[in-house]
Amino acid sequence: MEAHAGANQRIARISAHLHPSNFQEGGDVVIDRANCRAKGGAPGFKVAVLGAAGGIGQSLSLLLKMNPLVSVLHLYDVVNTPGVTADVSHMDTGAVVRGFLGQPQLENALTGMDLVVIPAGVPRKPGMTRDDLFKINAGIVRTLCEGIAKCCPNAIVNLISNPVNSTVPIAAEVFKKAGTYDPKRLLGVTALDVVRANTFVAEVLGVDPRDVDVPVVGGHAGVTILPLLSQVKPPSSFTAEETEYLTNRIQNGGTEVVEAKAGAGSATLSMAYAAAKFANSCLHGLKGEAGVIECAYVDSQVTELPFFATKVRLGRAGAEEIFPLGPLNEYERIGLEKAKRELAGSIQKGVEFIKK
Ligand SMILES: NC(=O)c1ccc[n+]([C@@H]2O[C@H](COP(=O)([O-])OP(=O)(O)OC[C@H]3O[C@@H](n4cnc5c(N)ncnc54)[C@H](O)[C@@H]3O)[C@@H](O)[C@H]2O)c1
Ligand SMILES: O=C(O)C[C@H](O)C(=O)O
Repeated sequence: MEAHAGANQRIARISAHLHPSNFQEGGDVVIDRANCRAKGGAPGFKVAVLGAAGGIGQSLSLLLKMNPLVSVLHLYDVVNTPGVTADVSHMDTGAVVRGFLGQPQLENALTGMDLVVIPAGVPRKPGMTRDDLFKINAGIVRTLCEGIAKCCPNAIVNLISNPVNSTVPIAAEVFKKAGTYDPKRLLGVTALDVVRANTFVAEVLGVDPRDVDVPVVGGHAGVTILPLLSQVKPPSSFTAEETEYLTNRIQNGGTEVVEAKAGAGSATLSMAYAAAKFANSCLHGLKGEAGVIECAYVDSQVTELPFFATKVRLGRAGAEEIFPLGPLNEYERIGLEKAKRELAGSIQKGVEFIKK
């Protein structure tokens, strides 16, 4: 009888916590930890998605809920997290899902996280550059990073919000101001450029994209996206026309999607896939696995610029090793100079946004 009453109370508590009214701004944490399956210390990492109700955020949350390395998944947004959380939480996979709505719940969303993935912010419409998003997204990234500095300063941060070339320097300045900056733990997500490059190169070569590896360096906008086709694995040669076609298509992959969506946003599904793949690599690195290599936009000394995307080795501390560019051909050397010129301005803009 008593056991029955206890079970009923447990069920009542869980139901109450899942009710949308519990997500209102200023509300408490929505799930009582005492009722949480993770209380016994289920093995795995605690991951937060900031911007979880958005186009990227929803699919990314779904993919992270399927990742066996994730034991707790926190979904934060300024709108619509109750619905997304209820929906994702019904998946019969291991991660416990908790939802957080609005700025007053940001700290609870972040506390104790090992990895924070940020796809929060506005996307492009046709005719816009990524830099046109700076005005709105810079402030969003600043606020979220202030929360990270306060609540989970040791978390690895995967920053997706555009313009990545500027938002990563913004995040670095926020962390420096807070005294929590560890360059190894801040990673700008350029994984979609690699995903696209692998796909487009595989199409040209007539092979399976899963067998192709294209390093993409520089940054994440237009000419700053520099695919190193001379370093493609398996080793392949391309005609001048193929090199021109592939470089243009990879550099303009985002615009291709923005135009096809005709005002309804930018890449969300392929981005969620790329972000989930990248987050998975970060978690494997956190586990201490050897040989986890990805391209990412990081604090770097590979060039004279303070931030640059190259291959990095992911480990317990984040980006533990940053690989040099390797030998470039003439076409790539010219591309590198163009990329650096544009990147320098974008980095400066991000740094000044916080320093001013
Ligand atoms: N790095 C990349 O390769 C890459 C690829 C695709 C998109 N993006 C960028 O990712 C961002 C998100 O794109 P999307 O298509 O998901 O946009 P979206 O509008 O569908 O979703 C963004 C979400 O962010 C939320 N949000 C806004 N302000 C917030 C705040 N202060 N705190 C928390 N959440 C907040 C919104 O409510 C929304 O749910 C854009 O800036 C886009 O340009 C980057
Ligand atoms: O192109 C965009 O605006 C979104 C993103 O950066 C992308 O590359 O798809």
